[in-house]
Amino acid sequence: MIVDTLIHARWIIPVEPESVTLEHHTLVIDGGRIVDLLPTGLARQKYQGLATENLENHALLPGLINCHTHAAMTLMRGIADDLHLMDWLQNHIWPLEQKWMSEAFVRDGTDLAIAEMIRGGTTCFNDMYFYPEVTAAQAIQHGIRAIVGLIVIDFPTVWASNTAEYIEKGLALHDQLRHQSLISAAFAPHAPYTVSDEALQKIRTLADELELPVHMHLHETLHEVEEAQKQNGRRPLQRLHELGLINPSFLGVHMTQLSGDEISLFAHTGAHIVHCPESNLKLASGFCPVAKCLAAGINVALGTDGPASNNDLDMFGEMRTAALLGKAVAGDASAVPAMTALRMATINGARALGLDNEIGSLSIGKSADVIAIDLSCLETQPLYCPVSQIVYAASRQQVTDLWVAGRCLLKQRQLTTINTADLKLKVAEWQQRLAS
Ligand SMILES: CSC[C@H]1O[C@@H](n2cnc3c(O)ncnc32)[C@H](O)[C@@H]1O
Ligand SMILES: [Zn+2]
Repeated sequence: MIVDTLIHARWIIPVEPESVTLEHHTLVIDGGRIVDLLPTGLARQKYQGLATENLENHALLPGLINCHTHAAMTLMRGIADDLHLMDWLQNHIWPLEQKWMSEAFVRDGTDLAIAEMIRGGTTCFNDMYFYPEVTAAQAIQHGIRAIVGLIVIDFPTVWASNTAEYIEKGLALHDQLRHQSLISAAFAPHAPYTVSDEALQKIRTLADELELPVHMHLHETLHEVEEAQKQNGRRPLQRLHELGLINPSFLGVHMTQLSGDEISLFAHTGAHIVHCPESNLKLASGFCPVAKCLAAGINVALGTDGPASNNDLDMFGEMRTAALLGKAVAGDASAVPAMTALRMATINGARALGLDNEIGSLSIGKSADVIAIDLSCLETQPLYCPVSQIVYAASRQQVTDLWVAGRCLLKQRQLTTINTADLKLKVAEWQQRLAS
């Protein structure tokens, strides 16, 4: 039988079923989907690929899913380091955004982010930033999967001047994206301290009607929770729950402050947590009690946050940090094992975004969002367990090839849809402007 692509691989880690590592197997792709997964000997008898890859030193995995980004903030990477969240945001990042935000900023910053993400094994990102229509256009142009945030924030910006305009523009974008197979939208109210009850009520109604996820920073720091308690006598999570937002469509980003009751609330409502360990460490925001959340049955996904608070979009780094920090916070070396960290970066992300029928594992019928990692280099030898090497020892530079819906976006470490020389020139121009 003739199919689009055959990938013969030394190892295949499908993620579902959990803890399975297949050796000398072949992934069969046709029409952008995984149509078979079988021993290589059989695959050679049964299929002929229009394209064939022989990856003798590689592990194939589902593409990584970054569940919280501000992609275009790549252009501010390293511009304001070593600060606490509110100082960083109010005295550095927001003034820079006020001065420089434009469609061109988001276009070039997002291109840089997409190039970095593809080279690092990310096939899908869930974004929250200005000009989401530009983020969507760049993702479409470069072939990566994205969920763009229909942002709402209670102050005027160059993108919209009031809540009604944010929502109106967001709905228009959602409508425009209806026929896109790789791009969809989520509501993205910024945070409890920047969005009013009225706006959140409206968002909840629309999200229910349109069946869209709601993606929001929540309980990022102790300061956020204490200020809310002083101002309205409730913790932000309680306020959002009373507004009806905490449900299976809700992604709470950060969640470093969680009482036992709040963990139970998340577990019972089916809301998801997006853990961003490196941003939390760098901004000294606090620690999400990941092991307790997982034990309670909460779906915990992973995100990098923006590249101005991390300072990269490296999901390999994020998996490793999540595993290490999870153990330290739990005081238990068996907490957040390697396979759990890998699931957080794949199937848990897909579940949080409501896309687990489509992506998150190498399962027959799902979209062919796939990455290949070369495990033959010295740094990942000897190799007792591929999952251990991938989470604890490998780096993103070992990602050699990447496909989204069967389309190859990275071939032997070369981007197939982005001109890196042009991109570097544009980024250098932004550096000069922002530094001036
Ligand atoms: C409304 S667009 C998104 C908005 O969020 C800002 N931002 C980036 N990182 C964080 C963070 O960790 N917590 C809160 N807000 C953040 C970004 O600069 C944009 O203004
Ligand atoms: Zn963020």
